[in-house]
This record gives sequence, structure tokens and C-alpha cells, in this order.
Amino acid sequence: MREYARLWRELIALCLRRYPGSTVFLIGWHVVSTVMFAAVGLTLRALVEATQAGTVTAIGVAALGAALVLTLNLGVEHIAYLRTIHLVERISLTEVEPRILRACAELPQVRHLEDPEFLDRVTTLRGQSGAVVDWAWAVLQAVSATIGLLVALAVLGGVNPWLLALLPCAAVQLAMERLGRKKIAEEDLASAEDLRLHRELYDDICVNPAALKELRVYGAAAQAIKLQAEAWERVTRSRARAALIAAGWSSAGWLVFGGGFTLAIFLVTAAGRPGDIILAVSMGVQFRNVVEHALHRSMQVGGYRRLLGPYLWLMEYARTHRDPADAAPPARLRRGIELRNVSFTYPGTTKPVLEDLSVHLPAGAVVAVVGEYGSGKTTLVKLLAKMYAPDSGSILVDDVELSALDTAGWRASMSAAFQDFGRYCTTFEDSVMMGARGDLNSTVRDADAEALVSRLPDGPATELGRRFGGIELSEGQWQKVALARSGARPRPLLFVLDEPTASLDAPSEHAIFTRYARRSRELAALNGAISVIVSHRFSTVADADLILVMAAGKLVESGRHDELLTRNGMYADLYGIHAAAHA
Ligand SMILES: Nc1ncnc2c1ncn2[C@@H]1O[C@H](COP(=O)(O)OP(=O)(O)OP(=O)(O)O)[C@@H](O)[C@H]1O
Repeated sequence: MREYARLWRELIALCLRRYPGSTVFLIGWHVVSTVMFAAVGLTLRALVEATQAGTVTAIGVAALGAALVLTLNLGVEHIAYLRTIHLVERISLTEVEPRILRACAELPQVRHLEDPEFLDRVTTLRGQSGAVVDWAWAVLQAVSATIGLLVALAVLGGVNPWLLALLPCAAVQLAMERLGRKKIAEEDLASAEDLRLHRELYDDICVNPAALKELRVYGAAAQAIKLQAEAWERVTRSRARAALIAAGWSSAGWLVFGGGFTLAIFLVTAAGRPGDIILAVSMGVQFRNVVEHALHRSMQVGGYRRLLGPYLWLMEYARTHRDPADAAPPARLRRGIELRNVSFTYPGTTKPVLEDLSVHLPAGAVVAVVGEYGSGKTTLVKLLAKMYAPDSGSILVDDVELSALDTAGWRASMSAAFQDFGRYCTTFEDSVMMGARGDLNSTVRDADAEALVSRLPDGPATELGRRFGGIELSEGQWQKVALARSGARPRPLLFVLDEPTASLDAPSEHAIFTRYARRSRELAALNGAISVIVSHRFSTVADADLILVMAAGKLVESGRHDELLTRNGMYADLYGIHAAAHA
């Protein structure tokens, strides 16, 4: 409960800071509106009593008061409604949505992507930042409307105590509504996985080019559409069931409230004076709307909690998963990187992907990692990039635990072309430089991407990616963009190329490796940088200072090309197969 109170204060303070005028006006209106409903009945009763007494001045004052109250009730209420919408939209888009995005983007590792609890909560929050801000105002409105209702009940109770029976009737109604909301919240969380599946399949069927091609080739589109429909069917079925149960509770509640209200008004009408009857009837006519408003905002407050729970959970998750490490990475590597008995299993799985891996990567070395498919090469690279932490063992950077190095600082000290590189729909230049301040021309040259740039209609300023109106590139061209990006950072300590030329032709591959090998040597002389190249092509790795041969998560051999050939082990076998295939 305390965390909700803190969040509420935080959101209102945010509104005050960004839009002080609107916020003060709205808070002021919510205070004034607590007496507005009762004021309608009281001014109309005063008008009737002044008319009965025949006092012209009293009639004039009462009529003016009633007109003012009615105008405020209708006019200012509408302005307050519009201001609230504006405020909620602005604050959610400029403050709360970025907080949600930052909470995800600044997580130091990528472990959370395998955590269904994390994914379900982030899915629930998608596009819902407005609801988080609206909740803060709904709380204020619910409180203001509830106080207004109590003031009105005090006035009505003064007229006839039977009218107080409206309060327990409303309480029963609220309790029944709550049961229904709880059911809806439970079903929402339970169906989050199906909802995610439905959206991902939609993307695969309609806009994801990689999946789209395969669905066509394998004739699996109909099956994917069927699975998508089934996922949606499960979502809607469970939501409809919850909505029906909630509606049942709600209707029963309204029945109780409506019955009590009708009886109370009947009793007052039977015994009241003309002024009191006008008061009871005028307030009675609006009473249902006022109760509904108070209930609606109160229910919204409760309903929004299904989003506030995940929101607070995410903020707490981001806070507790913040990088505790603060040691600065070295400016240059002296000893290098050492892996000691490193083991790793992906979250949610049981089979270790890396087992008891120990190896020293000397400063300034070009290290090649080879091995069968699925042997753990990419996983090793992910551990070096601190995307995951080893389950046991340690990784030392110049004798300092990698886990103790500030993650953002370590990432700023490395550069990488990952196997599953991103395709960013922005200009070629932005896609390559991505915040780096290196020289675009030499970066393009090293990635052998000069011919690609010369073919782009607007050169480096060309927008890439057809999805947002740019031009589409081939797989190999996208890979060159990713490669160029990895070369844009001027002085990385760790330079990772994970299958950097898998989509490229042989001449391109040769040109790139010659340049990157030269660059690696230059970097090594500059700051002792280590280059790690994962490749299936043995011609590529023969010149490496150290070759690591992986098999089923284990390091089976390591050494230079000649040493490994002499050893006549797995490397020699694989090299032989490769050489024969390319003879
Ligand atoms: N995110 C993940 N969650 C669970 N298992 C994973 C994940 N990523 C990879 N694996 C598994 O870990 C093992 C090693 O994968 P990894 O990508 O490291 O191998 P690799 O040697 O790089 O393979 P390739 O040569 O095909 O790129 C594989 O069995 C793979 O299925």
C-alpha cells in the first residue's frame, strides 16, 4: 500500500512540475466539487422556500445561487475533464513511457528476455502508460466524489434519515464490483502468454520478412494463421468469461443499490415539506449519476491496479537488477582476459551450454573460435560481452573480475558484430555510427562497404529499410552495415566478430578479413585489444594468434593453426574436411 502512496505522490508532483497551472486548477476544482452536488439541492430548496415566502430579494439571491452552482457543475466540470485528458496524455508520453522503456533498456544483462514473468508484465504494460498517470487523477476524483457523496448524504440525512440507506446499498454494490474486477485481473495475467503468441504470429505472418519467406516455402502460413486464431480464441474466451462473471457481480450490486434508493425516495416524498421534496427529488435525479461517477472512478482506481502492479514490479526489477559493479575498465589491456572454470546454463533450461571452460586470451591477441553448430561459440561471446554472467567460475579482465567492472563502461570499451545483428530503419550513416564519433569513410572501407554506399541513392544519408519508406538491402548488405558499425568505435579493448561474413561472398570475405586483421593488429599495439572472431571458415582463422576449438560446450583444443594441425585432433579433422570441400 505504501508503494502505491509513494507512486501517487510522485505522479502528482510530476504533473505539478511540468504543468503547474493545470494541476493547481484541477486540484482546486476537485476540492470545490466536494460541495457542488449538495449545493444544487440546497440552492433549489432555498429558491422554493423564498418563493413560498414571497420575498423578492431572497428569490433573486436563491435563483442566482442555483444558476451559478448548475453552471459550475456543468461548465467547469467539462473543462476539468478536458484538462485531465491533456495532462494525462502529455505526462504519460513524455515521462512515464520513457521510464518504462529505460527500465527495460538499461538492464545490464539480457537474462530477463528468457523470464516469462518479466515478458508477461512488460506485455501487460505495452501502450498503458496513460493509465498509470490517469490512475493518479482517478484517485483524486474518487476521493473528491466520495466526499461529495458523503456531504450530500449528510444533507439528505438531515431531510430524512431513510435517505442514509443509500450508503450501505452503495457499499454492497462496490464490494460486488470488486469481486468482478479481481476475476478480470486474474484472467488478464493468465492470458498474457497467448496474447504475446498472437502478436508474434501476426508479425511473422504479415511483416517479419524472415518468417514470411519460410512460411511460404514450407506452406506453413495456414498453420500459423490457425495457431494465431486459436491463441486469440483462448484470449477472448478467457476474457469473455471473466467479463461475464464481473458483469454478473456488477448487475447484482446495482440491483441492491437501485432497490434501496427507490424505497428511500418514496418514504421521503410521502412525509416531506415542498422545499425538502424539491431538494430530495433534484438531488435524487442526479444521485444515481453522482454515485455512478464516484463508483466509476473508484472502480477505475481498482482496475488500474492490474497495471500498477506490473509497473511497480518493473521499476523494482530495474532497481534491483541495476548494475552493482562500479570498477572502471582499464584504459589498455596488459594481461588480457582469463576464463577460469566457466560454466553456464541458459535460464529456464537444465543442460549446460558451457562447461568448465578455462582459457587465457592474451592482450593483443587475435582469437578465433571454431567448432560445430551449437557448440557454445556465440554463448562464449555473450559472456565476454557481459550479456549473461557465468553460473560458476570467473572471467578476469587484467586480473579484475568482469562482474566487478561497470557494465556500461565495459560495453563502451568493446565493439561487436553479433550473429543476430540489428537492421535499423534509419540513414546508413546513423545505422553505422550509432553515436560513435569515428571516421565514417574509413569505417566503410574496412567493412568493404564502399560499393554498397556508392549504390545508395543518397549515399550515407539514404534511409534504410522499406518498412519506413527507405530502401531495402540484401542480407549480405545488411551484414556489411552491421560490420561497419562494429568498426565505428575507435579504440575498443574487446572486438568481437561473431560469424561476421556468413552472408557475404568469398572476395568480400577475403577483403574484410585482411582489413580487420590489420585493424586488430593496430588496436592491439594501441591498447592491447583482443579480437575474438567466431567463424566456420577455416581459411579465415588460420592466421589467428590463438584458435579455440569448441565441442558440446567444452573447449577441446586450443593453440595456433600449425600446432593444432600437428596435434591431429578435432581441429585437424575439421580443417581437413573444410579443405577437401573447397579444393
Ligand atoms: N537464449 C537461449 N536459451 C536457451 N538455449 C540457448 C539460447 N541460445 C542458445 N541456446 C543453446 O545453447 C547452445 C549453444 O548455442 P550457441 O549459439 O552458443 O552455439 P554456437 O556454437 O554459436 O552455434 P552456431 O555455430 O550455430 O552459431 C545450443 O544448443 C543452443 O540451442
